Amino acid sequence: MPVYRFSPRRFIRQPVSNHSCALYAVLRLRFLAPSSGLNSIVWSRAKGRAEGKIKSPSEARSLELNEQELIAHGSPSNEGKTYLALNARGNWQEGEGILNSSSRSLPPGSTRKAPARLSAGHKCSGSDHISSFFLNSDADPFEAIASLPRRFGVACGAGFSSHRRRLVLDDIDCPESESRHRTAVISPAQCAHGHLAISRPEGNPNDLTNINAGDSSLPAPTRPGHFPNRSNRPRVRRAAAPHRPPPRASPCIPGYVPRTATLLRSHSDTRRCTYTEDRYTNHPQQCTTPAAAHPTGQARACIYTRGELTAACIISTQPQLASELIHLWPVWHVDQISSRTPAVANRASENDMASSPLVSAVVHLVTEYVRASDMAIAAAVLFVCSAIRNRLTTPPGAPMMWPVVGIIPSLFAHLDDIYEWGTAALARAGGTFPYRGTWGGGSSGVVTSVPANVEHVLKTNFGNYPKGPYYRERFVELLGHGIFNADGDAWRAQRRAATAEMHSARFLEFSHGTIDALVRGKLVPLLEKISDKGEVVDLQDVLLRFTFDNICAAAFGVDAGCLAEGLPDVPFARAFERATELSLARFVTPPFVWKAKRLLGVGTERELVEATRAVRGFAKRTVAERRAELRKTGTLAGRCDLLSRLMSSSSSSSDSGGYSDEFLRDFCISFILAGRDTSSVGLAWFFWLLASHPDVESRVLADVLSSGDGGSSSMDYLHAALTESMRLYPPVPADFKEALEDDVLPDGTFVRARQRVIYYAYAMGRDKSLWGPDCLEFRPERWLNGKKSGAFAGGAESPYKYVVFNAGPRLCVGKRFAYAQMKAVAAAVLGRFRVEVMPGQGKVKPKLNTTLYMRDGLMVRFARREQRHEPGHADVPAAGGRS
Ligand code: HEM
Repeated sequence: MPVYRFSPRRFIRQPVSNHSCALYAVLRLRFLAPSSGLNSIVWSRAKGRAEGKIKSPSEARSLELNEQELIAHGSPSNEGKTYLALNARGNWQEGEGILNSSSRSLPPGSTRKAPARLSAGHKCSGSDHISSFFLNSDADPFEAIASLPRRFGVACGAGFSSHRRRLVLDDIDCPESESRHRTAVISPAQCAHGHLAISRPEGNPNDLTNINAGDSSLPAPTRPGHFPNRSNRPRVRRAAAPHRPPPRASPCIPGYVPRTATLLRSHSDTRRCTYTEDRYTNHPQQCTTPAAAHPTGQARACIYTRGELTAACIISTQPQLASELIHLWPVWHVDQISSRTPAVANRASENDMASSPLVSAVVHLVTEYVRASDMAIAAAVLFVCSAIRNRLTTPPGAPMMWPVVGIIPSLFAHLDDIYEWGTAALARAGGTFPYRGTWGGGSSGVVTSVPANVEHVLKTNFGNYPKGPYYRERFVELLGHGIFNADGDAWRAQRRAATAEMHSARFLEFSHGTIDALVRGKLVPLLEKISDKGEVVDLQDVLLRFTFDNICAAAFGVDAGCLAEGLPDVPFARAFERATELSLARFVTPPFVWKAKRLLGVGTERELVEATRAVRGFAKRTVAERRAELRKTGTLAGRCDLLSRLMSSSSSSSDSGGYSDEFLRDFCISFILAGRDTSSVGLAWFFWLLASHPDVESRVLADVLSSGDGGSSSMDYLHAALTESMRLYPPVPADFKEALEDDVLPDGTFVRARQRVIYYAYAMGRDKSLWGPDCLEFRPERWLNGKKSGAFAGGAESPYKYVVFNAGPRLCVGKRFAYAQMKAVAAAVLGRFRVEVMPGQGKVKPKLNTTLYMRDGLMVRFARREQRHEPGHADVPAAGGRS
């Protein structure tokens, strides 16, 4: 028995693999194959004629036939080739459309209108079984099966795609001839114009040679219309089912390998059919649900459902039996059988569930509309359109915005040098370019390095550019509603409190004290030990520990203990770092991913919850303890840290209820986040630059040594060197604000509401137009006022050109504090040690982060200076009054 596998997509895939070029394959399939490679007869309903080319190895002929001729025509070159058609009454009529030497005349009553349906019949070598047929869009496959002539013993292998209007039966495994046959295609273009084509692929001329409807060995139908036609046959309706006897189930017939193409019918009203591939093999358990069997047991009918489709097939080794079964069990019973057969009924109900509009739309889309070639074409078109649009709408030199993934591929391609790449792209694009993240990622906006734009965002139109919900929702677990994460009144209240406290003489004195104590009491002794042992350490790590301890002391008045003997692992510091990292990871993760993870409490989101719990737990305990101390002693006068200052100021304020514990917690955590790594990272780059600029180092050293009054000297050159170092390596390399409403930037760039404006401090510091042709040089002198014998003149620079500390109303509150820290550490270290950057580290590279960490740290050795330079008197110089 012939075995069929019906898989149109294989027809597509094959050339793809052959040519390994999807686009080429698509073009070839779509445009070349039908015209150059197929034999076809096309019936035009409009013209009432059939036209076509018959190609055979020996001859190529064009034919123009009317129906009569089409049916009666004999072509020696096509001898033995048979095409079958359904007649106008809907019956399959043997001898219709025959193109063979026998030139059969029209059967009686065959003067008809154009055939409503055509079919192509093929048979395997040596067999007289018609193995496949095709239907046009009007054909109801179930009716068609029922109307098959008796001698078409096996009625399997039909398919129809309503969308493409193309029928393909591919790869018939024929056990009798042990060959594979490729069969016909009805090309979409022809069908779309109301034509039906019967065709076959070129290259397999032998496929059809044995088809011969006029084969005398086949029993001829007794009379036309021998099989039930539309008028005398029951319609395919559920209502008709009760007249029919219930089908008898039978086990699968052993020996069958029903890898059949099957007829399918949609449950929906559109009489849409599609194909499926029956994967059921010889295994009885996997057999399709038996729906009916011939009394002899030698033929059976099966139905099964898949998705919204019901499939039916009739299988028999003996055509006669199969044909009889067709009449015993008309296919219109399928619906009824489905409801009576439990297995099928269950599947049907599953299908009902699955056939929600969305699911069925997806199923429909995938099965009917999506092909590899379509995808290839779509991708190619999308790409080309996107490239054109990109070129038309973005400044020349701006990075490519890819379809779907936006700027992401470009970012990935430049992960290693992302800051340099961004700088170059901005320079090429004239200072501003638009960007877009992945679809569904919600990130889009513009990147700019134009000071006028920055000023507009940070000051002129400040009200339109808050931190925004995009930022807030990513940091809310860690920061709550702290100053760093707040907008509007909440931000204003904290800003007022922070400015008042941090700029108070008392806090300044306290902070200098804590810095000095930390430098002299912990940092210097630690470095001395390291130096004595000749150890190599990661300077960036040491500095991070320093600033973490320092900011904890300033904000909470507690010693975090990071610089303690042996550089221990401090859980609070570790948790803080982890919580920051994981919150930042949300910026580069599609929201639906991290939100789903958060909902389920899995992966990084679970880690984030644990880390923030540790951080917030620490803050909560500290605030509670301080509150208890205040209650107990009635005053916190002895303490000058921010927490104590805020707590006592609010408790003494009569008109306000004071700051809540939550406010205080959020406030302090924000401060730690803001100040824990920025200064240390700035210092690390500074030391690295000094190592390669000995002239600057000696001038800094001279400045430190000359500051000999223990505090009044401002150490202008050191101040300028630090400023210059942060110009080239800004600790916060880029920052952004989110537009509330549509806006136009001063350079004419349009910003849509909810888009972000990223201002790129890293690129701005390296912009020739802002800093001159030597912008890449480390030259602290550019910050000094020559006329005033080297005094720091940085204040003359526009803060919107040097946005290292932000600018406008949200200028960094800790700027003075940061300079104080940095200058104290730089002076103390440089006064005592030569910092030798270890060779072999390669190029020190920045890490992709919101803070410009060195990716692999900075490995150094400390060598004591031969003549120890103690700056000033006994004190480490205090930071001068520059800001
Ligand atoms: C070299 C060191 C530092 C640099 C480069 C720096 C830079 C910045 C930048 C760029 C911002 C704006 C952030 C934004 O709005 O998104 C900022 C804000 C802030 N910084 Fe700093 N910072 C440094 C050190 C510090 C220190 C040590 C502290 C704390 C003592 C601190 C406290 C703050 C606070 C509280 C804000 C929020 C201000 C607001 O939103 O109103 N910063 N800083």
